[in-house]
Amino acid sequence: MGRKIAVVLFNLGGPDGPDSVQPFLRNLFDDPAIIQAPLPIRWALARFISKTRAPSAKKNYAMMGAGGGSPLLPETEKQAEALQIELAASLPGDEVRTFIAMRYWHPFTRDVARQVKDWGADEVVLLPLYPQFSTTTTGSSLKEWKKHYAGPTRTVCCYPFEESFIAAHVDQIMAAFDQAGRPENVSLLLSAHGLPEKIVEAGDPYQWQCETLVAMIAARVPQDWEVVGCYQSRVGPLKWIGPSTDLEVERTSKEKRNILIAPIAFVSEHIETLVELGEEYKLLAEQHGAASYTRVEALGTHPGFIRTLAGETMAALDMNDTIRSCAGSRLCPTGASGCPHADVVRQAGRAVSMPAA
Ligand SMILES: C=CC1=C(C)c2cc3[nH]c(cc4nc(cc5[nH]c(cc1n2)c(C)c5CCC(=O)O)C(CCC(=O)O)=C4C)c(C)c3C=C
Ligand SMILES: [Fe+2]
Ligand SMILES: [Fe+2]
Repeated sequence: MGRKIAVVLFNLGGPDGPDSVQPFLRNLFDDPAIIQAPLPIRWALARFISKTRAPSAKKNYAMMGAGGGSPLLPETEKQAEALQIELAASLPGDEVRTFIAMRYWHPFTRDVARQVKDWGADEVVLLPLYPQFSTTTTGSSLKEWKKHYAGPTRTVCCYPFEESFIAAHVDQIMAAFDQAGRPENVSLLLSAHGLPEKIVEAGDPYQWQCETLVAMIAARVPQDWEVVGCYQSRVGPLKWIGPSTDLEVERTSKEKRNILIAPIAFVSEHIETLVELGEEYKLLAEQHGAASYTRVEALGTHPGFIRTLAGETMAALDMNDTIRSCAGSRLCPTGASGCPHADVVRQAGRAVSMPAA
């Protein structure tokens, strides 16, 4: 008899309407992975920040035509469905079901943990929809899962350098280049969500994984393009990693370049791609005289990306260990040494700096 395999997709979650914006933000800022303050202070900060941020956030959510909420869940549902079909074809003797576990809004991780248990899964694969590992995203979801699910699991840490993942990015970028009329003088801005510097200093592998991915993509696009990795969506008073996407948009616009801008840490469309990259930075580019500005779509259900997710799931099911590691980083949840991606990283092409493990 075949196995019952649950594949749990982790993502951040987004409000499902205007009334959920503030409580969603409160859940986010109440996470110790996001605000490292002791409980009564963090709780008070979360209440205060969510209240003050909600009005402007609501306006941004209203711009996406999703009833004042985020399209993140419906977009993630499409990915979950495509992955389930792909895995069912690869594992014909087994029963595979994908679940979506969001960190800060419905479907909450705790409720999904209960559903997986009630379904009676024989195997549980935890698969983050974050290609790079960060304590603020995958780390936080893993902690939350472990609070609510006691059984054995197999965990995918991250997949920032997988061949099919990189190829899918290059494919989306070249499609946007065609759409822009294949201009000269291209600046390709590869934009990831930023992080406070102190989180990286504490050992978070996110930044070097983003930067290595940038080098790997740069090696595969036309060599006369300028390719820049940059970070968006800064929140709060702390110093964040850079360069910041808005300053790079400004600089390349003043140089009258044709800008292609692609998200590399978000794998579906939501507020940070549709509003920030699609509207805010576009306006900035126009104001500063860019020759053109073209947004590259997030990977969504790109067949190459779904193959990446299926490949990670299959590899996790095949391994003897319980965690499929990116390793090579102090904060890898495995604590394992030796990065299975090391060779790929070395072959990346353009200059790549590897951090000390
Ligand atoms: C305050 C600090 C934040 C850190 C650090 C952070 C890291 C981080 N986030 C994503 C992916 C997503 N973030 C989303 C929304 C979102 N994130 C923050 C704050 C931090 N994120 C806020 C305040 C919000 C809410 C939107 C806003 O008010 O600006 C989302 C969901 C988007 C949606 O449509 O709802 C995603 C996805 C990554 C990958 C990351 C670090 C690696
Ligand atoms: Fe975020
Ligand atoms: Fe890892």
